[in-house]
Amino acid sequence: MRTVAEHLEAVLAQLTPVAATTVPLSQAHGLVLIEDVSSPVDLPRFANSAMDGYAVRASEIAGVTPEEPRVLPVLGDIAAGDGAPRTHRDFHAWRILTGAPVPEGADAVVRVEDTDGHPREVMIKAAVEAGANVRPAGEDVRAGSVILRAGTRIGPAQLAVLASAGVAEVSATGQLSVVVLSTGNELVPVGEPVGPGQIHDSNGPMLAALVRAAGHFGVFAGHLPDDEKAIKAEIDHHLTHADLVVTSGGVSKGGSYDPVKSVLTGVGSMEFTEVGMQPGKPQGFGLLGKRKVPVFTLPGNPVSVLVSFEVFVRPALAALAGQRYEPVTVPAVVLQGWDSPEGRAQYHRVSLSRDTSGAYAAQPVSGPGSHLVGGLALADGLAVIPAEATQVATGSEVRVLPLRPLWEIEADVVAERDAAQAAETDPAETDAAEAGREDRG
Ligand SMILES: Nc1nc2c(c(=O)[nH]1)N[C@H]1C(S)=C(S)[C@@H](COP(=O)(O)OP(=O)(O)OC[C@H]3O[C@@H](n4cnc5c(N)ncnc54)[C@H](O)[C@@H]3O)O[C@H]1N2
Ligand code: MOO
Repeated sequence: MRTVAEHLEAVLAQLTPVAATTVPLSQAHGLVLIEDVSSPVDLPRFANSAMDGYAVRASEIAGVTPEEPRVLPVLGDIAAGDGAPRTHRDFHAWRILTGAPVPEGADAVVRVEDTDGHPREVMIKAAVEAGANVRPAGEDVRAGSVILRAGTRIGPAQLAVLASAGVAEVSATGQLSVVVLSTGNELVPVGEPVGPGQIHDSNGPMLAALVRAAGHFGVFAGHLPDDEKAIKAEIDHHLTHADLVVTSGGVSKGGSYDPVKSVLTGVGSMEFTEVGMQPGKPQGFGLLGKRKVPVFTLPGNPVSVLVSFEVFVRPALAALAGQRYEPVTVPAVVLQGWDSPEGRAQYHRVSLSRDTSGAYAAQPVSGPGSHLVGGLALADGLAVIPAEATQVATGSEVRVLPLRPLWEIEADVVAERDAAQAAETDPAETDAAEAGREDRG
């Protein structure tokens, strides 16, 4: 049996970033840069005013105070966007607006609040240092310097610097196109009636959503019966266009009842293996077809699917997009301990709250069964328990991999704490607080 780290390494060793495309900035949000981007220009592009006021030479108003002001003739107005060449004249001032170019020879701007605001002959009431309220050219970015490194995801701030530098298109990996397939004779799409022994397919919608939430293009291509030929044909079809294929079900020890494993064994670099983790033990991965498309065959149990996604598929998506992935976990104190299987890393569903010291506290929300999708939906995160542990003691500290954005977890934690405090000061609130807790299970 492989460890989680060994299996992840085996997967990542086979992955190379998908080919880059050149995209206009308007379509670049969310994509990942494939090469460093340098700025062709200084930022700011030119020395400009940080304030509405008067452009002056600082030495010409040295020692000026409200009691001993100095009056300077005003040469005119310079507004933002005004590109006409302007020059300072000794013992004069230009009225200047925020963002407007500072005239040649002026070295400071006096804020309008430190003057009488006169448009023709301004009374200056405060001295300033040379450079005051001037944003120098190249202060932020020097022409020719790298503004964004390869591997950076283009978010709002990255779009802002690219646009500021006038970079109109970038070379980036597109959103990855990920095809999700469910397998199993028992599956019926949600919305259709289930017969005896049948269940609704939940892995398909969940996996497609996990892919989309990771910033990619997840298509749920439907579910397949336990039929080797049909499964092979469907996977082959998607190898012509997908960047990644993820199946669920049919990979354990059921022989012909586990057709994904039987039909893909020995194909491409496909390898079926057991990984020391709970849930998620049976795993398959390999590159298939002429395009060497990576294919994950995840176990069918819904919790195993989600855990396998977090532990293997998410890092693989990052690698395909040219990024490295490191999971972020938060520390939490265990409110009620549980057992962990010997020799397998455990990913245990927990809800998070705050203990009296303000640290996160973790409470198991269901047993370890990998079919318990109700408990999964209530979990804030997965407590990650190392393979060597056989017990998680009450009061010990665990690391929790959040399953929801931390700010949403935080909002619930704070709302619960507020309700509990309100109940302490006003017993009439107790019912409301109890009801809130019941809502969250
Ligand atoms: N004799 C053994 N049996 C099993 C072992 C084992 O080591 N020896 N491992 C168990 C573990 S652990 C897991 S995990 C599962 C994995 O099985 P498969 O990948 O073959 O998955 P299936 O048998 O097809 O399904 C398992 C379970 O999940 C339900 N399922 C499947 N697909 C979906 C879907 N799209 N939506 C909702 N639920 C789904 C399916 O009905 C089964 O209940 O094997 C154990 N067995
Ligand atoms: O590995 Mo299975 O995923 O434990 O339920």
